[in-house]
Amino acid sequence: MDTSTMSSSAPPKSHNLFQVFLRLRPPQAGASQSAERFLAVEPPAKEHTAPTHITLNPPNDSRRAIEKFAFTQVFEEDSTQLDVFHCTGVIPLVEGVLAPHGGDGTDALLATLGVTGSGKSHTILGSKTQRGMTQLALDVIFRSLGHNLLDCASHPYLEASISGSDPSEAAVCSASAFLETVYADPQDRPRPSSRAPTPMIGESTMGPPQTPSRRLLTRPSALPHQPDVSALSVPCDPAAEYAVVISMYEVYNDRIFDLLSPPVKSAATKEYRRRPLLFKPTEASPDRKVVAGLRKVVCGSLQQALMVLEAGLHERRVAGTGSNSVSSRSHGFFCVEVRKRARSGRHRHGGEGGGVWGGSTLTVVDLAGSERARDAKTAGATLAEAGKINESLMYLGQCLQMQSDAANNAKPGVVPFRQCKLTELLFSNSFPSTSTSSTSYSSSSTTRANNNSPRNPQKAVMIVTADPHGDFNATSQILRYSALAREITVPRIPSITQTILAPVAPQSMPGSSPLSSPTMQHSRPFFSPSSPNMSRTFSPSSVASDDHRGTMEMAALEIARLAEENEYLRQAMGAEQVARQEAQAHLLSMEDRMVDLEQAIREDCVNEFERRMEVEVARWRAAAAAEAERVEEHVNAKIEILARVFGTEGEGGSDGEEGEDKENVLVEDVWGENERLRREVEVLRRELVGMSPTRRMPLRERGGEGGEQQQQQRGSGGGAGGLQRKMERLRVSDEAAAAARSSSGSVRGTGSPTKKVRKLGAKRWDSMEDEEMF
Ligand SMILES: Nc1ncnc2c1ncn2[C@@H]1O[C@H](COP(=O)(O)OP(=O)(O)OP(=O)(O)O)[C@@H](O)[C@H]1O
Repeated sequence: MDTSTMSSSAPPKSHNLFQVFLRLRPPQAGASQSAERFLAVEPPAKEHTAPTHITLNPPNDSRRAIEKFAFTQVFEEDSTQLDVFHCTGVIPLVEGVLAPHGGDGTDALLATLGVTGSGKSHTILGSKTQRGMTQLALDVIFRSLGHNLLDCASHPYLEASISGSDPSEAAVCSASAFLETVYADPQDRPRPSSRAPTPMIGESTMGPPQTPSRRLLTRPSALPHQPDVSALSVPCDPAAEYAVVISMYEVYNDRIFDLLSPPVKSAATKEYRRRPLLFKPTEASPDRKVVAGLRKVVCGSLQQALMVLEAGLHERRVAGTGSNSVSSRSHGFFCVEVRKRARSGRHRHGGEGGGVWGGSTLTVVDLAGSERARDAKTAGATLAEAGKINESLMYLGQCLQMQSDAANNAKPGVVPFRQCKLTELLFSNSFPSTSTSSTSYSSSSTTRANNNSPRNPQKAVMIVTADPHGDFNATSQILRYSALAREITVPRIPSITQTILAPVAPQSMPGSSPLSSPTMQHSRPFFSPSSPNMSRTFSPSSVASDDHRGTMEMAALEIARLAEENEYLRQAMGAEQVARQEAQAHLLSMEDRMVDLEQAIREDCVNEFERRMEVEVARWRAAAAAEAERVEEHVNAKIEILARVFGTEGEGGSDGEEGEDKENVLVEDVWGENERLRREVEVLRRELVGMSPTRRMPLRERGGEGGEQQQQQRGSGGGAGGLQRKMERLRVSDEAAAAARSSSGSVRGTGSPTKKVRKLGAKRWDSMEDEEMF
């Protein structure tokens, strides 16, 4: 590609929030290109200008629509890093950040978007031999600042001054202090790639790990110097002095992680993990969200900045997938804050001045690639990551579509950038703000400077990368939501109408070659063109013909186009209906399966419950039997004692009144004891039966209520029966004793103890015989 030509063509002015460029990836050196090329670059409309349109031809499917996309500029496979650097307008972005003409400047955003393996990281971060946009931009920034740049070595108060003015609760440190904690001395160990496979979180190279060999990175011995931009510099404000502050973070699974802070040991898991950070307004920045709590490094030279970048990239999550051996699994953010304040003589020699720090930020973003799980052959955590990546990119696509529509007033609306962290971070600075610049703070205190100038919306450049031989569907999807304009051409069978009207050519997008018959063009309302001369609608007035026949022909053409579109939509709808029916059938079968599963789980639960219930019932029965036995023994023992007492009295012929009272007391005791035991057994029986009210009947059926009652009667009732037998024996022995007493003539009047006992005993035991004891 001719660089001089490219660089001379400045990107066209647009109202879009992003300038969108497309870069095509060359085939890998030595790799056989088996896949068909599906992407063609349209020749530019004017001579000596860069191409802006591409056509996507679906491979092996003549029925699918041919799509055409418009971009700010298209870079073909032979474009170099320097071509891209010049033509994407990175220099104007840097100039906006340095603000050479006073003021705080304008924030800038440079991002890459594309399918995995399409060359995003190569473009933005470079490779082992080539520098990327980030390194080139840093080179230009440091070269341009020259002597106006302050560094911590010669200005000891600089770190504290910047820290005091930082709105994001950041931990600010000098580059030399940071690099000491990260890199080992340069030894003869080989240099690790900055895009190494994902380090285990617990094995981070930064922070306080256990062994130094794990902790420290090898200091890179050489960094790429190509392409060379030593001839390039942009002006800076001669009345100001600057400081460059670098921070890096990644958005992984919709959470923000600092790439420059060491992981902390979790108290629960004892693993080293990086804490997620919040994107929020802070006390010092109430009207603007910032990533709070980042580590920020003040860099005094390009070399220091590049080393910090390498260290941060080493912490970034990458993994090997079927599509790319070092695929980025997170969205990486590299922020270069260019702090600026009025030059003051007092702090020239290391003293602290009272100027107000302002400035702007250049944010470079390497987005993770969208991918299809089937092609990427991912599984487990990597597959889940891919889901999150695709979801965030889908939200980004919605925002890009909305911004495109809003810019063209086709469908003015709010860009829905708050749907995920990625879009919030990319878009929150995109809109004009009436609030004051959030980066203006007093260096001597943390109170906010009274700066009432509104903050400029950021300038943003998106470089979309694509592999013309890669995944057609994934590429088409990315292009659909990132392109500035889109046009669809539907293949069709030539009709009589078309044949008659063949001489009337349809209007097409500028820069496009005339589309050959039998095709018809129509546009879809996804995007609006970025410039008025890219109108895609067919308007009879655009024909500008007074001729009635001409008007009729245009009308017929429009009718034919609409009929064609109808046909296309009908087919698409048919396909959608089939897909919907399949999905419904699948849903129904899944519902059936769930019902079966639920039934099986319920049955398992019931079986398990019954099994446990049986164990419990057996346990309670055994306990009840043991208790009944114990009661019987106890009663037997009491009766034995009683019998012995009566026997002794009978033998000794004891005096009547006292003996009668004792007997009555003992009988009362036995009766009371019997009552108590009966109640106890009753309680036990209720507990046993009441263990599961819901299962009572089946248990009775299984275990047998009768069986249970029999058991209880054998236990408790048996005890009572035994008691009755003992009482009978007692009665007999009483009678014998009475007979003995009467025969010995010692009976006294009507108050005979034998009569009393018999009377009481007969009454109680008779009434008891009628009762069902248990
Ligand atoms: N323009 C290019 N010139 C030379 N090589 C390239 C170019 N673009 C990409 N490559 C090579 O293609 C491979 C994949 O590129 P890269 O890692 O940049 O893809 P990616 O889009 O960042 O992928 P992912 O999203 O998975 O991280 C790398 O080996 C890279 O060097």
